[in-house]
Amino acid sequence: MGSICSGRINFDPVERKCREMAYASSTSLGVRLTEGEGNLPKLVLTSPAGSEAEIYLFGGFITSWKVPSGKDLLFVRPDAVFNGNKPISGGVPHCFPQFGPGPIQQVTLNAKSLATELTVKNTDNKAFSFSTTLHTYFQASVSNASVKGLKGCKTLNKDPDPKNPVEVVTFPGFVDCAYLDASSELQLDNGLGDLISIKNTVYAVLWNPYLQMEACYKDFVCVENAKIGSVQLEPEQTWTAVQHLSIA
Ligand SMILES: O=P(O)(O)OC[C@H]1O[C@@H](O)[C@H](O)[C@@H](O)[C@@H]1O
Repeated sequence: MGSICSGRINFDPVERKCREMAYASSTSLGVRLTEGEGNLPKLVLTSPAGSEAEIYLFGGFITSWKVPSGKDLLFVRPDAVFNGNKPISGGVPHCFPQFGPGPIQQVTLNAKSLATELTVKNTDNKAFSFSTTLHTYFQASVSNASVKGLKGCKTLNKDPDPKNPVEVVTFPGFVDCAYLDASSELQLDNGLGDLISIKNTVYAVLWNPYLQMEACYKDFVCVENAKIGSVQLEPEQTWTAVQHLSIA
């Protein structure tokens, strides 16, 4: 379940199973179960190279990804609530709208990368469909941040609605825009000196709330990896989505 240079953990939404797997892996893989905000159980993955990731068992939220320099590339909003009921606003939440057939998420940490693999299996005896998003919040200096890889994409009618997205898309104010058929690799310049590659994008959503969140909008951008429109799964079929984040 891992190699010498990575920490990896699989978990499903059933917390008990996750705890068992975390304990089982703790000696060899740099996986530690600890108590996070709001006394919620949290896994800490570490790699020998010094990178670290924190994952709440509640919802599988990844709230921190520190690269070996110690810099955290993810952002958690100051108004995030850790009460085990409300989604945690920040990090890498995965939005999976329906209850029932549950997603399983696998997180793999290496020296300079963080990969998530979301698997959805239809365990029912009839077909069902869904949309899903990885709603990643990145630390950023919003006035200097930009995204490459969206040139020429069609956009959904959100805000702003560029008719023909340019090579380098910036965040000049309120931004909430979906880009269809984005290239499979986007490059985020977080404006803080880091170039982050986001691989396996299907559709991208860029979001910054600007003055709607005056206290924090300058410090993050969301670059989301989405499957908009439905995935149809027949009984027993599975669907897997992988997102690979890395720095040079
Ligand atoms: O649920 P959160 O983390 O507050 O994010 C909300 C935002 O999420 C974005 O994905 C949507 O495009 C926005 O329209 C929405 O406002």
